[in-house]
Amino acid sequence: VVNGEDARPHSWPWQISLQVKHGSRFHHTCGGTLIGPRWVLTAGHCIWPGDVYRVVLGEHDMSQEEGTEQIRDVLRIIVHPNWDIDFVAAGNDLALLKLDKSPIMSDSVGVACLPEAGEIPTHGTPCYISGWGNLYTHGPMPDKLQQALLPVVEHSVCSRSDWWGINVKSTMICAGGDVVSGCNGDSGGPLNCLGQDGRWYVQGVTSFVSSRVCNEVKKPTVFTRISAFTEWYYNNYY
Ligand SMILES: CC(C)C[C@H](NC(=O)C(F)(F)F)C(=O)N[C@@H](C)C(=O)Nc1ccc(C(F)(F)F)cc1
Repeated sequence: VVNGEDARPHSWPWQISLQVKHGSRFHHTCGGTLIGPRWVLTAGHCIWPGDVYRVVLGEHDMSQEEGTEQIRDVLRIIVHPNWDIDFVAAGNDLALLKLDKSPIMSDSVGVACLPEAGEIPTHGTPCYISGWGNLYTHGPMPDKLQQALLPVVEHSVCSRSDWWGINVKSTMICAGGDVVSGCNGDSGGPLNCLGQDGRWYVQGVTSFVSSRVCNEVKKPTVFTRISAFTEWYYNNYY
């Protein structure tokens, strides 16, 4: 997250760290959202065939053992059938991970609220991105979970030719801009938006930023719009 701040610990209790095994060690590769006791939603581009993953829940500071962390193995991975790394602009950048067993729910670990099918966050809805992604392009990863208030950019603006043009689809949400943005390593994490009922809903899954600079002018962070995929994840999660 570029130009964000340390999140208050565990204020986004559905935020997980997806970690990939390299040699004998695991390291953070993507964010994700706990959407059910044994199910995590992340980005399709986070998954590489043959890699071994684990999920860390209740994490805040990656450099400390805080006693709230819970580690789970990934039993099954379901990447959206229409996700294709060679056609990022087509969208469908989602994957479902089934955990070996449910984490213990607590103040630090909880299931996210998801939007109704088809719900579009209105312009001006406060939405926070959260993640352990780079603090700036080619910059370091933070130890503590970061967050930033990203203004939602409506599709009519985001799809202008000098913005994302035809690369942004109606199954995506644009948010942020040239000051605050997501950055590499935030992939798969949540876009947390305030609902009318005063609860926070996860409306997006962090998908892409400019390949030149994370917080590029007229290239807001692009999220997969979860409300466009309710059918898919309900059919797959059982
Ligand atoms: C691996 C990528 C598919 C996703 C990767 N995502 C991220 O770094 C994050 F954290 F913002 F989600 C990214 O944006 N990486 C940059 C370096 C990139 O490739 N961006 C990018 C790729 C394709 C397009 C498109 F859709 F226009 F083709 C736009 C941006």
